[in-house]
Parts: sequence; structure tokens; C-alpha cells
Amino acid sequence: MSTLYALEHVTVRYGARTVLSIDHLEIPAGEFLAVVGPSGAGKSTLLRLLCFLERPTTGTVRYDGRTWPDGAPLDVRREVTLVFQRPLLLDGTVEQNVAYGLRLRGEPADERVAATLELLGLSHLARARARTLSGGELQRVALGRALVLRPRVLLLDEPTANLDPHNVALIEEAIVALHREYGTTVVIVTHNLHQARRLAPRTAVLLDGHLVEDGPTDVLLEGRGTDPRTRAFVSGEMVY
Ligand SMILES: Nc1ncnc2c1ncn2[C@@H]1O[C@H](COP(=O)(O)OP(=O)(O)OP(=O)(O)O)[C@@H](O)[C@H]1O
Repeated sequence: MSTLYALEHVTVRYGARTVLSIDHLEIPAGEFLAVVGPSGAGKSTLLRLLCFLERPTTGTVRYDGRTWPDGAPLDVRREVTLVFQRPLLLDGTVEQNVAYGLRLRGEPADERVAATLELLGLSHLARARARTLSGGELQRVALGRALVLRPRVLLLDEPTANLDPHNVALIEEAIVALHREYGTTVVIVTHNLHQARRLAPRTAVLLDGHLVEDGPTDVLLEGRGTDPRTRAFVSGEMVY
């Protein structure tokens, strides 16, 4: 697999505080990577770097062999879609929400929107107002807005936090379907170690802004990681 992202000596600082510090991280094209770590570890910050919403304070984020010190151009930013932890939807119908990105890009929407709603079990809600939906339905609409674009990279920030098993299963199946069908590169931030195991062959562990370890998910999550902090984190012994 070719390298899609290469992070070298990356730091992100807010004032005097360094919230992220990654010496080296490569993400191959087509990979499904999980990022785990305690609250405040820098996981969302990493996702913002990967979708060019934020620039590193020092170091480089190379994408497809290129880097843009003044910000990535629109066509590159459009290859990468981030689904936020707390999604903001338009005050319209489910269908309008899912169609929005395609319309913005001037691409035909109807068939793709219908297929996406179907994939996410939302067809019967196509004309419902977004503001009338349950939390699980809202999360599925937010994911639908991303999936319909068939992005090259899908970044997910806790896409199933606080959802019931039915919604979790629908969301996971839709993500896996996109990944399989289009070879989409997926990076999922999750607090749910079982979810990382179900979905991602490789996991990166972030603690206190540092990439402590990355490797095969089953090895790390079975407590066989090489770093003692990884073992403490996955066994729930870590106090934070
Ligand atoms: N714009 C900002 N200005 C100042 N500090 C920030 C800013 N954004 C994030 N931080 C701080 O950076 C640290 C890392 O935040 P981040 O959201 O990346 O963590 P996280 O691992 O995603 O946490 P969680 O699991 O709770 O979402 C936190 O301590 C946060 O308070």
C-alpha cells in the first residue's frame, strides 16, 4: 500500500501548551486505522490536522507526497471528510442534509442520496425534519452526509458515542461497506476498544498528546503492547 499521510515531527501548541506531539506516523492509502486514548489525549486535534482544518505548529503533515504550508487547496480538502463528534445539521429534511455536499459541488444527488439513506436505514425518514430525529438517527444522517460524497478519506470522531447497539451496528456496517467498496482510507477515533477491534486492523494509542504506540489492534488490545502505558490504558488501570 502506498503512503497517504506521513506526519514528521509534528507538534500542535495552544499558547505554551503542547497538546499533540507525534514524531512519526504513516497512514497507508486504503487503511482502516483506529485512534484510542483518554479524554484530552489529542485525538480530535489529530483528526483536524488530517483534514487540514488545522496546521501543525511545527513539523509537516504530508498528504499524497505533498505538503501545503499555507493550507491545502479546495480540491484536496474535498477528498477528506470529517464527521464531527457533535454533528451540526441543517435545519431541513434528512434528504436535504444528505444531499447538501453534492449540491455544493454541483454533482447529481438523487440516486446517490437514495442509496445512502438506504444503506443507513433512513429511507423512511427522508422527508422528516432533522430537528425531529433521535440521537442515533442524527448520527446516521451526519454520517450519510459524509458517505454520500464517497470521500477518499473518511475521518470519524466518536461516531457511535452514546448510541444503542442497533444504531452502532448500522453505522459500523455502513462505514465498512464504504471502505470495502471504494478502498476509502478510514481513521476512527473511539473510546470503545471493542469497536476498534471489530473494525480496524491497526490502532494508534495517544496519551497526553503523544503517540505512545501503534500496531496490530488485537496485539495492543489484548494487553500485549510493548509500551507499559498501552497495557495500563487497555486494562483500565491507568488513572487520568
Ligand atoms: N482551540 C484550542 N485552544 C486551546 N486548547 C485546546 C484547543 N483545542 C483543544 N485544546 C486542548 O487540547 C487538548 C487535546 O484536545 P482534543 O480535543 O484533541 O482531545 P481528545 O483526545 O479528542 O479528547 P476527547 O476524547 O475528550 O474528545 C485538550 O486538553 C483540549 O483542552
